[in-house]
Amino acid sequence: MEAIRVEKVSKVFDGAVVALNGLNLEIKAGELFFLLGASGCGKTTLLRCIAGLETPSDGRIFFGELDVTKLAPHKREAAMVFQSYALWPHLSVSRNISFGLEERKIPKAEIKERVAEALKMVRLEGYGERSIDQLSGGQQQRVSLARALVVKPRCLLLDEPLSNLDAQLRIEMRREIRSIVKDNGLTAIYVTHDQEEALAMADRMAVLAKGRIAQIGTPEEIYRQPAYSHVASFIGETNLADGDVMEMHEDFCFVKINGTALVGRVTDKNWRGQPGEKATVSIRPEVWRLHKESGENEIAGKVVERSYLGQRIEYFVDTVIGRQQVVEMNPYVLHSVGDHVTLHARHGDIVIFPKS
Ligand SMILES: Nc1ncnc2c1ncn2[C@@H]1O[C@H](COP(=O)(O)OP(=O)(O)OP(=O)(O)O)[C@@H](O)[C@H]1O
Repeated sequence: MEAIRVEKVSKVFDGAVVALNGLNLEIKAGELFFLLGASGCGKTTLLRCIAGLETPSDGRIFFGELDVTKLAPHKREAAMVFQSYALWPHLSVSRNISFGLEERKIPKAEIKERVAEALKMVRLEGYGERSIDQLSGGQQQRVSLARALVVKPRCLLLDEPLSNLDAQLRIEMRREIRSIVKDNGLTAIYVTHDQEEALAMADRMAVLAKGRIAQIGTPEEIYRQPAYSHVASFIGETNLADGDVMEMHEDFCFVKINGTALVGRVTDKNWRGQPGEKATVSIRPEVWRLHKESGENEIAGKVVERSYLGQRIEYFVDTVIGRQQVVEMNPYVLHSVGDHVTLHARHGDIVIFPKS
């Protein structure tokens, strides 16, 4: 178990494409850490720099106190698990797992012991002699995890490991991978496009933008206290609207949008918005209520679309601040298209940022 520290790492491809731009990051020992962000923001490049498959153009990477920036990949003892399992279909499960150890000239008896241990870790005891093509997709992904774990890595790097699996299996494997990482005290970095996967599994996560960290925090912090509008809209769904600052208080603020005043929390502690300054308001669909609760943030609207989704109902409501997506769980009253409604939201649930 090792902490990982990335210090001012940049990576420029072909002298022109800036994939990483002076990025700093500290991952704690034993943490399951997620990297998220729009396509091209640098997630895979960062993971590959940590693995040693790319060399940073600038900056340093540490595993614990060891500077690994110039260390060859196999000397870093970082194991990587890919989206494509990269298994040999004609070889047995055991051979697939033991291959890396055979290459390292580990004695046969020890290999046998370590393969058995790795199979146990991924709950595939008794599958050693099967060939890969006799396994399900989820079992194959567990073999690729076992192959990574058998070398006793200092850290585990996962690049979209579940994206080839069907939806149900993906959800089951989330728990499996998390418990494998936690039970074995591994430090793991996980890249995904699936924000729900990240919210469900991560100890902490970072949202990257343009080769830097935009925000870092626990899933709850990132979802409930996004510091920028692009983080709010990237993780989960949200209604964004632009307006002008009316009044700024210690950690909340009033904003006027098309003549309507809204009050919400300010998550960027460094922002002291001046009256008249442009601001963006973010309201999650589940934050809007269709019944009166606190009297704060009331807006009249008209239902223009409704989808009944079993456990929840989703509306689109036209209001003076724009079309709002509204989600209600277990609704008390069902509204129809054309109904006039009033939306309500508590000020603690609305987030306000400086307009970017
Ligand atoms: N080998 C390479 N040569 C040139 N440019 C590259 C190379 N690898 C990545 N890039 C560029 O670097 C930037 C970051 O790419 P990277 O693959 O790290 O992004 P990503 O966040 O993982 O994207 P995705 O979510 O689409 O996988 C992109 O602009 C990409 O085109």
